[in-house]
Amino acid sequence: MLTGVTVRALVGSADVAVHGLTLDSRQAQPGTVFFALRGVQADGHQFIPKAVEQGASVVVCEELPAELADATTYVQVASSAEAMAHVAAAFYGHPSRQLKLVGVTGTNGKTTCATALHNLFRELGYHVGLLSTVQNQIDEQVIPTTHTTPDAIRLNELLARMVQAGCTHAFMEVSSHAVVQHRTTGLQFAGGIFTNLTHDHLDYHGTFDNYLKAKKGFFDGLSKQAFALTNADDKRGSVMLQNTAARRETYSLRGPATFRARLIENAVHGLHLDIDGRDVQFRLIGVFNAYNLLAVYGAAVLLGEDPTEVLTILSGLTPAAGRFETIVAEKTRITGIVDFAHSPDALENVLSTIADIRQPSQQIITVVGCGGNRDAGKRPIMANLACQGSSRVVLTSDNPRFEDPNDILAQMQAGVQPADLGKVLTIADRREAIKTAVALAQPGDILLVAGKGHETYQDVQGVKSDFDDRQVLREMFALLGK
Ligand SMILES: CC(=O)N[C@H]1[C@@H](OP(=O)(O)OP(=O)(O)OC[C@H]2O[C@@H](n3ccc(=O)[nH]c3=O)[C@H](O)[C@@H]2O)O[C@H](CO)[C@@H](O)[C@@H]1O[C@H](C)C(=O)N[C@@H](C)C(=O)N[C@H](CCC(=O)O)C(=O)O
Ligand SMILES: Nc1ncnc2c1ncn2[C@@H]1O[C@H](COP(=O)(O)OP(=O)(O)OP(=O)(O)O)[C@@H](O)[C@H]1O
Ligand SMILES: N[C@H](CCC[C@H](N)C(=O)O)C(=O)O
Ligand SMILES: [Mg+2]
Repeated sequence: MLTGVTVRALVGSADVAVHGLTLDSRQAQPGTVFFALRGVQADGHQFIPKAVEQGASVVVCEELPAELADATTYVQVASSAEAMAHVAAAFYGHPSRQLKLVGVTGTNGKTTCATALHNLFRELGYHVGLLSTVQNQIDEQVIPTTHTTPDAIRLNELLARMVQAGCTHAFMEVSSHAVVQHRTTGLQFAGGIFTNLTHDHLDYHGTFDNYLKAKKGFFDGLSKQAFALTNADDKRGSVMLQNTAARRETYSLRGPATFRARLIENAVHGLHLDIDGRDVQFRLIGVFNAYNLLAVYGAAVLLGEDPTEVLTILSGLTPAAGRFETIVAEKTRITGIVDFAHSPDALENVLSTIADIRQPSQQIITVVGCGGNRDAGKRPIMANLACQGSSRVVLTSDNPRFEDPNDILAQMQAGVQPADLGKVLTIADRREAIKTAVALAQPGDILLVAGKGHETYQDVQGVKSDFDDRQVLREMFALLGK
């Protein structure tokens, strides 16, 4: 199980029967391996005594504790997180080697692409796994998720379940946190896709350059048997593949690339594109989705699928939950749009898409907030973008987590230009904010509720209460007789 791991010291027997792995001392028990990880909040090394007390058979750590228990095996490694990924892959029988596993990375579009690939390959007749922000899936079986990319133990366990269920393919999101924390280390990928890189997660990575390096780290780790498919139109598209051993492939809407598309029309009923000389109508809306569709098409072709068959299926695909999901009020025909835009680029794209498809008589009203304990730099920018793209804006809470919602809102308000102050309302209670926006909307208007998309909860002080933008929007349309 330690193959691929740089072992610095081994104390105790190497011949231990192990039937479980954990990164949480509270889950440790006889027969388990406990990995002491250095985290953001705490250092897992401080929980080694607790794990041993609970009976952990093996402890994997970067520093040996001062007191060693006789019955426990200690493995000192250079990086506990990296070791955990290798051990997890081995423990679950290297499931990634038995799948065609494709990872999608980038600031925006990961869920959209991974979900579309899952649905496409299901329709092509395969058994398929999915690991995404919205949910994990084995064919149509839904397995709830807590992360965009699970930790290495859970990840390999899920991949093993996919293999057991007969899956031939799996599509997953690879977040920048996942790369830095070695959640995907030791996996064998058949391919990687890069969508785009814009402002997000600088709270965690510190600088944009570190964020870029994290994403690039995924491509640096691909093998030469894999493909690396990048967005040639993104400023960072080529740097992503600079040091990869994988086969380099590109997609573009603007210039030469392995996979090329030309935008014919971006309309309210969907996109009309020319892809590699084929004229295709899609149900997804917005130029950003032209990129997502092209990436998905390219990956499918690189996996050996027939281009015409792929495009036929893609043309019928609907968006992932909470991505440009529309809810139309019965009487007034107000169009509610619930979208997971929680970064400046996503918000700008969604608003410019709405601007492209709206009639001149339709006003755009936007409800938006920013998450707590996340990149604060996004807050003023997102508030300003909301103002630039809308006639009225209601600033509200997203998931405040452990921050004071009013502090977050004050930081958002700082981004509102004096000329726009008149169009902005600030209502911390998200339900009230949506209600107010619905009340403000005139028949036929467009009401964007951004930031939470598919989420069915609101996280306040670590407590997740039921909250679903789509449901609240429907409720308010009914309540206000819209
Ligand atoms: C910032 C971040 O990535 N945090 C992740 C990290 O937690 P942490 O570093 O805070 O852990 P910690 O609390 O300091 O504890 C350190 C270690 O001690 C252990 N511990 C702790 C207490 C105890 O009693 N015993 C014990 O053993 C913990 O299990 C942990 O291994 O490791 C944990 C275990 O894997 C993750 O659950 C946790 O995700 C938190 C919940 C999170 O919110 N992560 C977000 C930011 C995230 O990962 N997001 C990306 C997507 C971002 C995107 O949109 O692109 C994702 O992939 O989901
Ligand atoms: N290719 C794209 N370029 C820019 N914006 C996009 C793109 N695709 C989707 N978006 C916008 O970003 C939002 C999030 O999309 P999606 O959930 O697919 O991204 P993600 O990368 O999975 O996000 P997360 O990092 O939270 O997992 C969408 O609701 C939409 O507003
Ligand atoms: N995966 C992203 C999702 C953010 C969604 C937004 N609603 C928020 O809570 O900030 C994150 O964890 O940063
Ligand atoms: Mg996602």
